Amino acid sequence: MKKGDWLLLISEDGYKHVVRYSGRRIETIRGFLEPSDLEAARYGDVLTTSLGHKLYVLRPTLYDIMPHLRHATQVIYPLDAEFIALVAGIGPGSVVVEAGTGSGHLAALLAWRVGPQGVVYTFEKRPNFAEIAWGNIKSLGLEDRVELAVADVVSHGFGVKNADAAVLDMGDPWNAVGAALRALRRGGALVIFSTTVDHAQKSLSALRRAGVLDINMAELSARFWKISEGEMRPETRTVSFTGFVIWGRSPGIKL
Ligand SMILES: C[S@@+](CC[C@H](N)C(=O)[O-])C[C@H]1O[C@@H](n2cnc3c(N)ncnc32)[C@H](O)[C@@H]1O
Repeated sequence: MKKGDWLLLISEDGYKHVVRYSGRRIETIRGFLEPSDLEAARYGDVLTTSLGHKLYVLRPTLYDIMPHLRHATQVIYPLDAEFIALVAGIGPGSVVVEAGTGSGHLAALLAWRVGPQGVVYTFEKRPNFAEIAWGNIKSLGLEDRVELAVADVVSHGFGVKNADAAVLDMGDPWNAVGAALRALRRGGALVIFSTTVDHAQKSLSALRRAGVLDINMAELSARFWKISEGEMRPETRTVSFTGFVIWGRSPGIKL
């Protein structure tokens, strides 16, 4: 392992600790792991802590890491983020525009999806949020496929043409629909994430006014289960609502 690597430390009885290796000793409730042991280890190895517990050192997935990134704003849940990527057809090589960057969680997932041949142009109007988002994106090694600009997309637009997808997760996305359509190629996907019914209605009206094709809306939820033997049941604490994903396809520039 080297400084900056993300680690998933996991025991056979289900204890889990996600951490970014800083070059210093890692403290867990199962004991310490010393830098000399960590630096000699590779993903897949099993290390013994100062208290004699065995911990597997695995490479965490983005899903494991996302809750451990910095939060400066409300952030997208991984389920919504993946669904957004799916309905927008975002995959290897896609060119995506996104606003607002917020804490960069959605930008990170989209960057992961577009791969090294794609690019995510993400826009955030508040410099302090942009700085935190950039730190998150860099901590994941995704900075080569993300262009982050501090700008207000309602007043300045995206300055990009022929994007494959535009994603809006911001307070007033209905005011950025024109800018998003100007950034998209004909047929490109426009996705809005709205957290209230009132905002969803305003977004839907803006999409209809702009002639967006094939408009859809969905809300997603996942019910996690406790799977201890002899005690199988849904988890009692759960996130029951995150927001509405609204999406459609650009008819080409009419505005
Ligand atoms: C809910 S957060 C986005 C969270 C982000 N999707 C994530 O997963 O980390 C909304 C962000 O949009 C930004 N924003 C709002 N209006 C904007 C605009 N007109 N242009 C650029 N950013 C904007 C806000 O400053 C805020 O950081």
